[in-house]
Amino acid sequence: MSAPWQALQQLAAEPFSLRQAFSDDAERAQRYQLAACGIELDYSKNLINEQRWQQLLALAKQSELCQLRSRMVAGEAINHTEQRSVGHMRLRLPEHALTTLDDQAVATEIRSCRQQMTALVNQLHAQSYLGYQGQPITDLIWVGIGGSLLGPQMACEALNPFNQSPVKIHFAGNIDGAVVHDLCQTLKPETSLVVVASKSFGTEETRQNALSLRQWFLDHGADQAAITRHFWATSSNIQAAADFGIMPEHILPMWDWVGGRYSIWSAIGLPLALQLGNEQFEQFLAGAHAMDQHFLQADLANNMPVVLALLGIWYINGMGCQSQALLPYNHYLRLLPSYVQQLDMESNGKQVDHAGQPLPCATAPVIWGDAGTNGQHAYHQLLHQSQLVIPADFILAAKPQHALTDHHLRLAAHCFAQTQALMQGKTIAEAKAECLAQGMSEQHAAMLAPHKASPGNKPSNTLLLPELSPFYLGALLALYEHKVFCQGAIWQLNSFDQWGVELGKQLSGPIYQALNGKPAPFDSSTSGLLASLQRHLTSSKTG
Ligand SMILES: O=P(O)(O)OC[C@H]1O[C@](O)(CO)[C@@H](O)[C@@H]1O
Repeated sequence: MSAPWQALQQLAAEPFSLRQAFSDDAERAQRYQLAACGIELDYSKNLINEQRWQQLLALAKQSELCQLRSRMVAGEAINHTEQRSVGHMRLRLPEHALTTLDDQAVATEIRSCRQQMTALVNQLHAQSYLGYQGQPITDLIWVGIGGSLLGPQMACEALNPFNQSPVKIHFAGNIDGAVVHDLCQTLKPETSLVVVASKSFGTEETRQNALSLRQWFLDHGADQAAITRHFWATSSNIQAAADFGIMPEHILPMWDWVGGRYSIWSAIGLPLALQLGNEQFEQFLAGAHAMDQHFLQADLANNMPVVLALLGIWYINGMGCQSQALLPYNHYLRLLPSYVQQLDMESNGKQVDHAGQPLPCATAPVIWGDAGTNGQHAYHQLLHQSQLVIPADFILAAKPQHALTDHHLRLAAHCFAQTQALMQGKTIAEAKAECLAQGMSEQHAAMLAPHKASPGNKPSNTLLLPELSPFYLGALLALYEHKVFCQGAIWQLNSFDQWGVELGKQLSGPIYQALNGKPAPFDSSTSGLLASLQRHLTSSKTG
């Protein structure tokens, strides 16, 4: 392991008490806080002091982060294993900045895609898009998976209070037939529009769901012209979408310079644009653009994505932490952990560096979490008292999107109390004194105190958004995107490919064939599982 990583581990081995650090330094919170695009980050409850922090900053300065960022902006093929540039930031450029893009052909394509999206949203809002039986479209079925689904699904949930759409939006991702089955039970083909979202247009789950939905139309008497009217696509594989039967005017573009997990800013954001209306969707893009500007311009020490990235590196590489909790104290943000899971784990869960050499250290954390306060009554017990150190990001929107003020104040109190409890913990002496104050006997208090004590010294960040609006959601998502970029740059890996997901896809082919009567030699576990499955399927047919 090289010197900077060893230095981190040596520093991390030195004793450090967060409780002590706060009592020694009345200015600690001010020292470790930052604001960008209206979002405030309090990172004072992390296991850092000036020495640790300066070491982390030195790591960022010595790394290729700044060069890689410039190469990304310049449109170089930094995703070198796929020979692709990484251009998702272009998708949120405002019109006046699009005119200054070096590549004006790209600017024209982005503009034209926005115009197509705007026109479709307007038609659907005006209820002037009529189905094959002359009725307005009431439901949109978005078919896609991974980066072609998680973003719009999460963002539609997050911004539900801004919903202006007369059209209800449904998502079909999983190949589990239950998804399409349930949709077909409740919707009507004559008032449903299907958008097949797949950058490659080759993803099995998406094709299968799209084929079943097409069959549903046919089963309800729709002819080819009707299907053409009701099916749209968003893809970079125009030919495959056309071969599926989608007419060119109904294919919104995607580009190979936008990775799936970075694509919500493209036509993959159509469900969100439909839900919000075009103006509010522009605000969503504007928030992300504002965070881009911060990321590109702020110096490293005051750069929020860099700060989050370095803290993550401290825990993964300095302290050997394997997971990271993402805890939005906001019901509408409950799908954010799943979204960031793909963003972070598919980007940086890698084994080799740019040159194909084994990485010297662990990379991406296991991201998990759910909306607070639910987690407090489930897994927070482990956060507080287990020996594991799990850094957590707490996210709170200052203003609620509802009028139940007392609920909101209680929610905020719990959010802050959790970070405080994790930080300061409770000593055995404090726990015992509490028990005695409640009237327990000395013996009972002494027995109970170790169970009630909490070690504290558990790290967290708190991100405070003014409100959960389209602008701040855009900024928040861009913040996490750039954090992932910075970590990948420091680890010197390619954050923009995902070869690891291919093997499982390859192996499913022969297994599927075997289930269809073409047996092949497998390992004994797979053969056994296949035999059991066949037995169940046969008995349910006969039984
Ligand atoms: O948009 P597509 O090409 O259907 O891909 C869907 C998802 O599948 C993946 O390739 C992984 O399987 C993701 O990276 C991507 O977001």
